[in-house]
Amino acid sequence: MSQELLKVRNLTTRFFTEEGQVNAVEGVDFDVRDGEVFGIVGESGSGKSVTALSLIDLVESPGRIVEGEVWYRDAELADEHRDSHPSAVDGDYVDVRQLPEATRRWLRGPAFATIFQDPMSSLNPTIPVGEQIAEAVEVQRRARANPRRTRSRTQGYGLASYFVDSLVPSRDYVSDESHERAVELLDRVGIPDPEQRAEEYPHEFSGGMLQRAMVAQALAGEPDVLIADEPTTALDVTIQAQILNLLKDLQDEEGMSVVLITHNLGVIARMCQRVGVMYAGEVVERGSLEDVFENPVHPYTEGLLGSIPDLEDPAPRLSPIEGNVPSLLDSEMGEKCYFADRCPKAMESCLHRIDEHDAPASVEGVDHRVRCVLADREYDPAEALAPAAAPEVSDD
Ligand SMILES: Nc1ncnc2c1ncn2[C@@H]1O[C@H](COP(=O)(O)OP(=O)(O)OP(=O)(O)O)[C@@H](O)[C@H]1O
Ligand code: NI
Repeated sequence: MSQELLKVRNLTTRFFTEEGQVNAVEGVDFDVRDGEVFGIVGESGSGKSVTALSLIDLVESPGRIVEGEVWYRDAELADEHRDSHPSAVDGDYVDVRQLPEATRRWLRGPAFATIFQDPMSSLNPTIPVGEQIAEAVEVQRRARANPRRTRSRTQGYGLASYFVDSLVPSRDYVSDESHERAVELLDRVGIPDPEQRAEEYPHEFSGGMLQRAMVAQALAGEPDVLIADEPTTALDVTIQAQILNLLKDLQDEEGMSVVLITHNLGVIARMCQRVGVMYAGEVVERGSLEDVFENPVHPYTEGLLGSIPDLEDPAPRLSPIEGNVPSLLDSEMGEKCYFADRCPKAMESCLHRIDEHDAPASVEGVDHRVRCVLADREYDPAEALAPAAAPEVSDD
């Protein structure tokens, strides 16, 4: 079995808004293994994007990661920080959150890269596409040439973060080598006539081609983990399939791990080896695709999949579950299972906070974890809270 590349533990991110504290990501645990696609699925507002931003430390004010660890396997980085930051190192793993700011920034690119739904959030409309990718290559080159060891111990902010942070007039500093690499990357992501296309501006690209360009830009740093947040949602079905195939190929060939966020169950079924289901800021069920999709334990997962989960269906959508996604305002969340109000199997034991459990022995796969009392006990209609869901109780 492949090893964990990322181990996310108790990740907790909140927004401190005028309306109050929003518990967007609450005590989230999951692992991402070498060379796998890990899917995060859930309804709108369940905390998927904030989880992704938290992984790469890009949560913006009024949001803040208040707790948790993001363990990333990098033996070299672990050795570098073992003495200076002992609590941030565990074997070959470093807790990215405890590393110095400059190192964390440095990791964006060679360790973590992101692609989003909207390529224009990553590409500047006023600069030719090839040049932007070349710029990303150049930044990574310079960062690599300038060992982070010295940087992180001496200045706090090194040359690399200087280049990442400043809007350097790119023409002046992108080398021919980086430009060549950019053309190679455009070719790699399936853009025809890459040499020519490199000179064009984003508006001259179609939606699918732009998405490919964004993937090329993300690949510039040869990342270990690609975080893709709804990368194909805005595209039509054919283009969507092409981009997903591209991601799958890249993941196979480059051995990259991918964290894929989507609310399309078809995309999850097609792409992922393992999956985490999010609800109201929590991961309510996680495990292999088969465990979670074929033997779901959490009624929310069951609800999402509908009564007959069919992995062969090309585009199964989330089936609507009655009721609304709960408010994530701390003052309104209460101390019970967040799904209890909508849950057809809610019982009295659901009226307090539920920890993550192993799935029951009857359905247990490897590392199949569930945040539901049903992991530990059978559903008992006599204890049902939701009258509509309770079958008739006999008199005796
Ligand atoms: N800048 C912000 N300020 C306040 N609350 C925020 C902010 N960004 C996100 N949130 C809240 O965090 C929660 C989780 O949002 P998130 O964007 O992670 O959901 P999501 O699962 O990605 O949804 P979608 O499928 O619609 O993208 C939501 O309740 C949202 O309102
Ligand atoms: Ni989102």
